[in-house]
Amino acid sequence: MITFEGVTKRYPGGTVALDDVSLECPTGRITVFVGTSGGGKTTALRTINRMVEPTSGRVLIDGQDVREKRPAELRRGIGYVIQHAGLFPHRTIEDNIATVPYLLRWSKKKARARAHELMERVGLERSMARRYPFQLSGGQQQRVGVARALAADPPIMLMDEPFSAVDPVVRAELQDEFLRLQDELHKTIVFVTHDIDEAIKLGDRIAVFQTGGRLVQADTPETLLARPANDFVAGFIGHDRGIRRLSFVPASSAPLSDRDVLPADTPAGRVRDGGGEWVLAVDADRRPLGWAAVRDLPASGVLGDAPLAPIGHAFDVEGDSVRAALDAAILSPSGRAVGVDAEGRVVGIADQQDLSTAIARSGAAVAPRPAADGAATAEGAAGGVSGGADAGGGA
Ligand SMILES: Nc1ncnc2c1ncn2[C@@H]1O[C@H](COP(=O)(O)OP(=O)(O)OP(=O)(O)O)[C@@H](O)[C@H]1O
Repeated sequence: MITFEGVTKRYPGGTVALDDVSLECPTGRITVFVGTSGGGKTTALRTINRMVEPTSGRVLIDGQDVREKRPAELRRGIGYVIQHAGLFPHRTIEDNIATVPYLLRWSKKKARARAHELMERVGLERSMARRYPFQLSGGQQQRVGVARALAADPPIMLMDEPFSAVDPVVRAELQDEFLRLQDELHKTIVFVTHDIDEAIKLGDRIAVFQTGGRLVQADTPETLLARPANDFVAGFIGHDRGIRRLSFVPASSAPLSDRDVLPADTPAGRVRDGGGEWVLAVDADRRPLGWAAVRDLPASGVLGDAPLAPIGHAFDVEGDSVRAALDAAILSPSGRAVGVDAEGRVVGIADQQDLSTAIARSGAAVAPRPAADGAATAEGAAGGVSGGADAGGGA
């Protein structure tokens, strides 16, 4: 656990980069610092490895003040990744990754073996080991940066906008792989970004900094979206926070119906007599074949003979969120989403009303704002910063 206790950083000239910040970053979890430019995120991150010394207050790692260790010793247990990777241009990829093992006086053979193992871990081909940084793409360089930070297997990783310098597609890939890696490694990670989507995707907890180095809220993504502590946080999350919150409501909570799910060999006449606007034709294994408009059905023959409209995306009843199901319903010709199991067999279908029911049940449709008076807002913010009921929780 990394603990900030009343940390203030005031620079000569009077700039307050951090203003009495108290915060906990749980062990084995990802804590993301977000907020306005100049809000103190990088400064806060750097107080952890003593690149910045606070004017007052303390930073503790597992209860020990970071000032009790010499910076070099402290940093051996803390990986550090920055934007643009910050690689040594004149060193090969393998030697960049092996930087810390060399400092720790590992043999060249052992250090390089570790570098090669890490290259594989972060998705880099071994053939790149002897290249130089300029011979790699921006995304590949960031992977090298992550591998280098992991080289001595530090329990803590500090990451300062590590994925900001690459295009959105590569960035999403890097984020996904980073989450996969964290699933295996369980590092204590502090991650700075100014992108709220990245924060929600990666963070077990999110700390929001406002201009003047003030921490205004620290909570799980769900709580942050549900109960922003003040108008600044609400504005920072954006007007579509209601939609974002649906990502945390499981699709399994939506009521599903199979009344209009029919085998393709059902006589068309019988379907027509049954009324309704659309039916979903399925094969003998209940895999979806497509939507049939009931009014277009022939009087004779079977359902499968009718023109079938593609279902587009089905949602996974067990693994997807209501947001994915709603998206599927909106894009479906019938206005209904098809829910499937892990094998792709139809479990049932949900219309937008069914999904609204699930949303209402989850409480996600109700976003209580703090009371209008200032005292209540400040109380909400303080509750969030001190950890609140769900400290250490997360998706
Ligand atoms: N060495 C320094 N000397 C003086 N002021 C500094 C120094 N480093 C940072 N600051 C100031 O402290 C404040 C916080 O800076 P910091 O880099 O921590 O913000 P940030 O939230 O990380 O911003 P960004 O998102 O733009 O990177 C800013 O006003 C910055 O100008």
